[in-house]
Amino acid sequence: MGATITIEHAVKRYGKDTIINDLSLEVRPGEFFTLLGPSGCGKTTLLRMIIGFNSVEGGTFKIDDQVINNIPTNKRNIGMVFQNYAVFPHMSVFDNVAFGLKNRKVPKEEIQRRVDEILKVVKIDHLKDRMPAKLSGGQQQRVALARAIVIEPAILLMDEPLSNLDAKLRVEMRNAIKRIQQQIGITTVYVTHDQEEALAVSDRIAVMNGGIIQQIDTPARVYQRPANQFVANFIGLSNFLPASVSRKGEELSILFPEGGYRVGMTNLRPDLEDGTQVLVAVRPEEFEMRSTELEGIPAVVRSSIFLGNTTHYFLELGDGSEVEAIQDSDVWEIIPNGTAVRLGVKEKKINVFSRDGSTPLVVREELL
Ligand SMILES: Nc1ncnc2c1ncn2[C@@H]1O[C@H](COP(=O)(O)OP(=O)(O)OP(=O)(O)O)[C@@H](O)[C@H]1O
Repeated sequence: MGATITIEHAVKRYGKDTIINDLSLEVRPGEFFTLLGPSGCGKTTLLRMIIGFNSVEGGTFKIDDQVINNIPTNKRNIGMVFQNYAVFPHMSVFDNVAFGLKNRKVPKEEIQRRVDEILKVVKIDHLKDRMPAKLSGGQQQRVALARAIVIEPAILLMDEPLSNLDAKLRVEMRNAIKRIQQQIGITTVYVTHDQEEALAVSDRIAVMNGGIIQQIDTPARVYQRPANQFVANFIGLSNFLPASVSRKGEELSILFPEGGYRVGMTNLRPDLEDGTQVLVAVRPEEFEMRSTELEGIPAVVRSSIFLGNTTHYFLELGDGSEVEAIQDSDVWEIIPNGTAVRLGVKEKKINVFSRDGSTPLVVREELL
């Protein structure tokens, strides 16, 4: 089982610029924990603070119970895989992977055994005598991964390890990384700006923006119950519609101004007052396109894309704004451009925020 990483009140400054201010999180033993956020939000900076490549201007970094702020990188027992592989071009696959063990003066027979074993785990044992120039990108990344984990670190850090690979190989390698991580049970912190990759591999995801953690949660919760408008829009796609809360006694509903469409809600915060202005986040698959006799937000189909199983519709609302709806293709014939429809919403799935998008107003049920 891997180690626990605890970060308390971390601060990072480059000169006068504060990149991270008061960031705290805990990564559990054996967990696959992903830092996800747009370019420049501070993911790499935080990872480099964990390993000791960056100075720390405030706060405490701990591995299990040990404060590591002042422990040199090579004494932190952390393995790292970088975006650009960083394999040694003049060494064979075997020698690349054996490098860290030789440095640690591990006996020769043990090096042989451990390298052979790890090459089998990452499925490149048949390539052990090859030089890196004769390997594909995915194979080189496997060498980098094997080299990081062969020293049996307590923690594995990965910074965008798949970003140099083509789309198909990325999917193949992310599955391989997930499998290997589970097999060896090492606590892993993974940096990516690719939300699909984060959803696919992580036990938990920390969504970051501007050096601030927006939400730490399982992939399902981050997708289904985003903590604010930023997360709702960064993970997957959401349409945002202004609306208001309508209260009759204990019963709460959401009232969309257009078409007077009212949706009864059973999971809104019970203290909400009648007339509270809100922002409703509706994912494209959470719309139901209906005929105009039925209840819903009035909309007109402007264009559509048939994708086999589903059809994507782009619709214009009364105020001129555009929304996207995804429908199962077998429910409807493709609806022609110009058709007037009503948009219903799936009330259990949609999210409701304060009008400024900062505060969730849906009570988060246990999803799993
Ligand atoms: N050595 C440095 N000196 C000054 N500013 C830096 C330095 N390294 C990073 N920064 C700044 O810190 C901020 C965070 O950078 P960081 O590399 O951590 O972002 P990131 O989220 O990893 O982005 P990306 O996905 O593009 O790698 C950026 O605004 C960047 O310009």
